[in-house]
Amino acid sequence: MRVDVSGLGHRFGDRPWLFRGLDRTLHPGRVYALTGPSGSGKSTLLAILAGWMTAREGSVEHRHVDDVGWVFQNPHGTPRRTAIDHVMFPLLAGGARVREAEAVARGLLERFRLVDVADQQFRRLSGGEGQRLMLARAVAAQPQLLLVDEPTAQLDLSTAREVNQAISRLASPRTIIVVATHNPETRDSCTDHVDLGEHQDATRAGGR
Ligand SMILES: Nc1ncnc2c1ncn2[C@@H]1O[C@H](COP(=O)(O)OP(=O)(O)OP(=O)(O)O)[C@@H](O)[C@H]1O
Repeated sequence: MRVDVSGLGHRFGDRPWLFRGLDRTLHPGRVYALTGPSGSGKSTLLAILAGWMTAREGSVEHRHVDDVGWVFQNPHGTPRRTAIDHVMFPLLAGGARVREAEAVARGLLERFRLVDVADQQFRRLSGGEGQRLMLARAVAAQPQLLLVDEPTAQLDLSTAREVNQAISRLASPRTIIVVATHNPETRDSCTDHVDLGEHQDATRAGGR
């Protein structure tokens, strides 16, 4: 399983190229920080990796990657459901029995330091807890490709730090993970780095 990105470039209409010449193979077990200045095309690249958009040049080949999960900037949960319910749902949907799902969900809550709020309703969680819960739920769903868009954008410094610690525990052997971020600490919590800033320079050098 892998994603092969080759010669990838994108621009909207006849606006300047956002990035060009991006070559990379993405592997499971790794967490790729996707960085670059605001407007450099990080969210656009996530959409291209997901298959939602087609790049103007180059290719993205999904090799044995069929399902894609997302974690967005703002945590979205069911207000009156408990934290553990959120993590159990994808496991139950995948065919696990209740007891098994609960055991796996508790393990994930431990990994993301959420055991103390396992039985708390989603609406009572703090912003950082909610975001860590979204990461735990995404891991429970075991997508082959997991795309995380600016997970600390809405958070204050200390809450962002908690989420970054969760990012450093995100790697999963069966999932390729890409995290778009502005935050240098989030970048440092990942195992690998793709810098779109470098591919803007190539754009300027390469012209249109
Ligand atoms: N559908 C679209 N049509 C035209 N322009 C677009 C479209 N979507 C995004 N853009 C522009 O493309 C550029 C890159 O946007 P994108 O959201 O991918 O950047 P980003 O690196 O994720 O930015 P930020 O870090 O600020 O979130 C921006 O200038 C944006 O306005």
